Amino acid sequence: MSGARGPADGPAIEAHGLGRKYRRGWALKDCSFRLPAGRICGLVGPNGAGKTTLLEIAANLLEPTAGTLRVFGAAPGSAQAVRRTAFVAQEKPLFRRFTVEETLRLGRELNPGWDRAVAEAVVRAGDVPLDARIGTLSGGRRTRVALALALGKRPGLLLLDEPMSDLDPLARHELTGTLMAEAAEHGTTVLMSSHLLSELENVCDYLLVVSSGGLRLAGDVDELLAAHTLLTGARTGDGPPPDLARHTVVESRTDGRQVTALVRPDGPVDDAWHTEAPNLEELLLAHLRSPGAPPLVLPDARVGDSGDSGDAGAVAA
Ligand SMILES: Nc1ncnc2c1ncn2[C@@H]1O[C@H](COP(=O)(O)OP(=O)(O)OP(=O)(O)O)[C@@H](O)[C@H]1O
Repeated sequence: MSGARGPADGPAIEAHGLGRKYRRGWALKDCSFRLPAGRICGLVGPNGAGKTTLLEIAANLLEPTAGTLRVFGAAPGSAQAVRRTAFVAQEKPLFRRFTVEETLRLGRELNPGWDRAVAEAVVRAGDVPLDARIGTLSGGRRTRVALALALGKRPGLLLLDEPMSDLDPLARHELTGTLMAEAAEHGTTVLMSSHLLSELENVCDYLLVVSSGGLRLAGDVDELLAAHTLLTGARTGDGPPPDLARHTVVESRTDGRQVTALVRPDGPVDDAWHTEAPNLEELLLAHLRSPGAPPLVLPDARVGDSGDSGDAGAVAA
């Protein structure tokens, strides 16, 4: 049976006040969000922001210190969630002495809903020899085998931790296409961390941005973009023009006499400004450069009342 679920089945992930603390502090803190089923979600944030921590909690590799996370309504460690979730970790922990063929056979034996055709197609597309031992493969080819194993499981939720970082551009393009086609065909929800901001634009329709363990942005990509405007104008005095203050300013930069700002407009923008819609990379870079900007969690990504930290409603501009 396929683990994929449709959007009508409720959220793929729901987190309430989720936190993970280490001796040196919180890796993830008070995270509340909902990832609707069937979305391809980019998980973005600087090094050490808490992305792997979040993915590992969802994959049942790590226990939260605070709060809860549910996968299709079930605890990550439950048989139901385990069957529906696949995780490709940064280190791709495959058995190095196994051949590719033996690895795929193991996938088949461990997963009742195994899709041999899709797993073999992913491996073949990269010209990976079936009789090669995993330990002799390049990092990129090991990634391909790990993705083949994950896709062969036909998961409802696919968790990917920087999956494409060691692939060459052609392989990245080809595997991204495969991933999206699989997700579209089977309604798979994908949550993938990535630092490749420009490539996320063509892949993701949903976004979670974390920084210093906290959630900064969450929601549908088009709605998040529509909530922001890029302003360019001439500096008139010592600071930016006064009417900027009525908007929520994510980032404001001055270069000579020119001011550029990314804002969440609160009402009409003064005609003195040149306005533009930001692209996804501009939106993300501004938020990464300004981790102190007010968070924005769109209604679709907010959790219900129970256990909610309560600030999601307050932060929506
Ligand atoms: N086992 C651990 N013991 C102590 N601290 C840890 C442990 N694992 C993670 N951390 C800390 O938790 C924070 C979040 O780490 P995490 O790996 O989740 O970040 P990340 O966003 O995935 O980073 P990157 O982009 O570099 O992969 C970091 O400050 C990290 O040092």
